[in-house]
Amino acid sequence: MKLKFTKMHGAGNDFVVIDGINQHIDFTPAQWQLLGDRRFGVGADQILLVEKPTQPGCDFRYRIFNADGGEVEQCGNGSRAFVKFVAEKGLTDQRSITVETKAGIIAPRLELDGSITVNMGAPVLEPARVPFDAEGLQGEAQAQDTLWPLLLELGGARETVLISAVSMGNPHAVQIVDDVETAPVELTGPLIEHHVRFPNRVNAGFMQVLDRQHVKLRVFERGVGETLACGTGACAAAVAGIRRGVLDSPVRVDARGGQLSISWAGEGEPVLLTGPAVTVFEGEIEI
Ligand SMILES: N[C@@H](CCC[C@H](N)C(=O)O)C(=O)O
Repeated sequence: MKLKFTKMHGAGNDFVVIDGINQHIDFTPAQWQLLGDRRFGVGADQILLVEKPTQPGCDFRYRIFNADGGEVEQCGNGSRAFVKFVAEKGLTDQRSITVETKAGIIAPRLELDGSITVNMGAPVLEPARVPFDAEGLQGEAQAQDTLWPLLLELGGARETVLISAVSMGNPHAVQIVDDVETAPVELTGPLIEHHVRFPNRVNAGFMQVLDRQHVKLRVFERGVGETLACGTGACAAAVAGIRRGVLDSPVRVDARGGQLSISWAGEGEPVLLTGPAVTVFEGEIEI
């Protein structure tokens, strides 16, 4: 079939966005992978599929596929691209929409100045629901039992890093580092992603605290590798830093591809993610 798509990005985290309402889409993991492939396909960190909702009260269903072809629960930067896409394609005339995802309902809003804020819902901090296997580990009291020692095996060497386990619908392991530029993201990112204590794998965040409302962040994403920005990763990092007592809301997050802003009022409250979404080009591919 000839597939129509739109290439978009949010702070450099890039997407192939597909209208699955006016096109019949039933792809295999290999086809999702091909769309994400930067040499043989279009190229993207994630492929986002817009569908009709299955739940009452929702405007759309939002499905997310990582570049490795796997379907995942949530994507923060993608949700901003999503609301811009449905507006630009005339699929809705509402600026605030309610969107069904694998991880629950989110509410993105397209502001008149073009910025987008998304209510990402409340973070999940109970280890079993991240999911993170904390069995037999001693948590640190300062983060109310969500700061954990994670043992990494690097060849013959062993190293323990302290991580916060946070779910924003998708799982994140956030650690604080002295300098994100020299942090071993490429080396330890894959070890954390596939760590046995994360049964669904995990996104690995490396955060440098600049001041109480400003951090730098790099994320080695599950199913992709390092991306230029990760929206849910930024939410998880801000939540982890606030719970550890080193950050205050709102937090400005500098990623390699741009800036995001995160607000969180604390336990049980939703996380608000603000940032850009940009349309790059429209295309068609035989698939
Ligand atoms: N880039 C995303 C996260 C996409 C999904 C992630 N790789 C996962 O597997 O959970 C974001 O902006 O949140």
